Amino acid sequence: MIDCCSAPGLMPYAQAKSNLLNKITAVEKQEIIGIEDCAKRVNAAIIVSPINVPAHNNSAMDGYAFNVDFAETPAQPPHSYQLVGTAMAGRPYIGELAPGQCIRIMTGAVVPDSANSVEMQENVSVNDGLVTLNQPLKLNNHIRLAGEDIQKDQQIFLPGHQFSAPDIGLLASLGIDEIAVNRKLRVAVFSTGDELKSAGQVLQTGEIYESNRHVLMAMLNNMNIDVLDLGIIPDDYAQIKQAFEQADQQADAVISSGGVSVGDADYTKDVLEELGQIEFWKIAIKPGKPFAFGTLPNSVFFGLPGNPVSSTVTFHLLAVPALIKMMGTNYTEPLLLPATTTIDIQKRAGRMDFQRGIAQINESGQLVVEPLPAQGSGILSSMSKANCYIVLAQDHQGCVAGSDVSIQMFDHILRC
Ligand SMILES: Nc1nc2c(c(=O)[nH]1)N[C@H]1C(S)=C(S)[C@@H](COP(=O)(O)OP(=O)(O)OC[C@H]3O[C@@H](n4cnc5c(N)ncnc54)[C@H](O)[C@@H]3O)O[C@H]1N2
Ligand code: MOO
Repeated sequence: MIDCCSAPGLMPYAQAKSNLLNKITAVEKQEIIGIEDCAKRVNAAIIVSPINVPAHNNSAMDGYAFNVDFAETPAQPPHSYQLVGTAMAGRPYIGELAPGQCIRIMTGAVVPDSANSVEMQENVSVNDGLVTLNQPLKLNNHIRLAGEDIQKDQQIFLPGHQFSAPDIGLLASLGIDEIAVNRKLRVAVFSTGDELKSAGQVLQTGEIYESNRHVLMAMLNNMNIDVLDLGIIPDDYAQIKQAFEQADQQADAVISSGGVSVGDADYTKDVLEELGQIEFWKIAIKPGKPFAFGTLPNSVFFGLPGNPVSSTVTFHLLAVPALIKMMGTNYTEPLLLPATTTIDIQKRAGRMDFQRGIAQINESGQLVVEPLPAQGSGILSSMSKANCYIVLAQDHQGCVAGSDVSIQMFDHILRC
């Protein structure tokens, strides 16, 4: 009997990913954009802070700001201070506090240089223009010091940083409204297969509705990449070649699904070989074995297998790291989390397996994962129900319920 899952001839995943990343270079062009558009974009210049944050000493509480003479104030309270004014956020107190004086102050209001402690209003009593405390004041209590978060001229973001939503807030808080970023990636996507039809078309026997392209485009949109949708291409050498040529002229990367195996209508590799170069084909992963990677005159090419789960898995495992590097940001491995499987896991040695699972925290607070019962590479519903991969090493031979396994959350792979 032939062992269809044995590793010979298949490249280990780590080697495939490293070979692929070695062929990838970052886009070179840059553009200036408003910060409202910079989520997931990659920074192209060193950004330094034009100001201190906070800009002034300010109060962390609604209460009173005191000028305490710590050398003179008796050790034991009560202590009373003369109330001489008010500071509101955006409306500072103009004047100087003498020792023994205080002002009413609101959260965010400037603490005058002549005040050295703030107390919240719940801890004081106010009578006849006197503010009395029953506990000693501490130096700089409840005062947010100028520059304690960020100092003027401090480097905030380096080139290669990918902006998150809080980063946009940080830029706004520094008064920065435009930044230089790497230009967006453009990725062309097409699916191959005579059997593939679009929604709205009536299916004849043997035909199916095409789905891979939709999954891929959604994931690319999620990564803030511009997509060139080249649609469904029939299993016809000339038409596939034409799609390749158009994609290569217009995009940084080309992603196709289907036609990378050994069937009579699997033309993808042949076209890639004619127009460019196959860097490698076939990897020791399950699903996704027939993945092909190559280079075209102007772009790089990812040939994903047609099975819907294989197409998504190979996008996650091989296209995402490459696209992240092309954007000009550092690729870091998605976190591998330790979890306990709730049921037995079936696996044969030979390929690294990325089984679909549902991870959750159980009643005991433990991270557990349940592999979905249908692990076939055509079962797209398993991918839709799952929230993680159970990552099983090439030589893993299955394990029983209660065993420790490693998982990778989908959200973390796409970094969103
Ligand atoms: N003799 C062998 N046959 C196969 C092997 C092998 O090693 N030897 N490998 C198998 C594995 S593993 C995979 S994965 C598939 C991949 O084949 P292709 O990339 O050539 O994909 P297709 O044959 O075109 O399609 C496979 C399957 O997926 C459906 N499909 C294709 N495209 C789409 C799409 N865009 N949306 C939804 N579904 C799609 C297609 O109808 C087929 O059912 O090869 C095995 N065979
Ligand atoms: O490796 Mo294939 O991708 O089993 O379906």
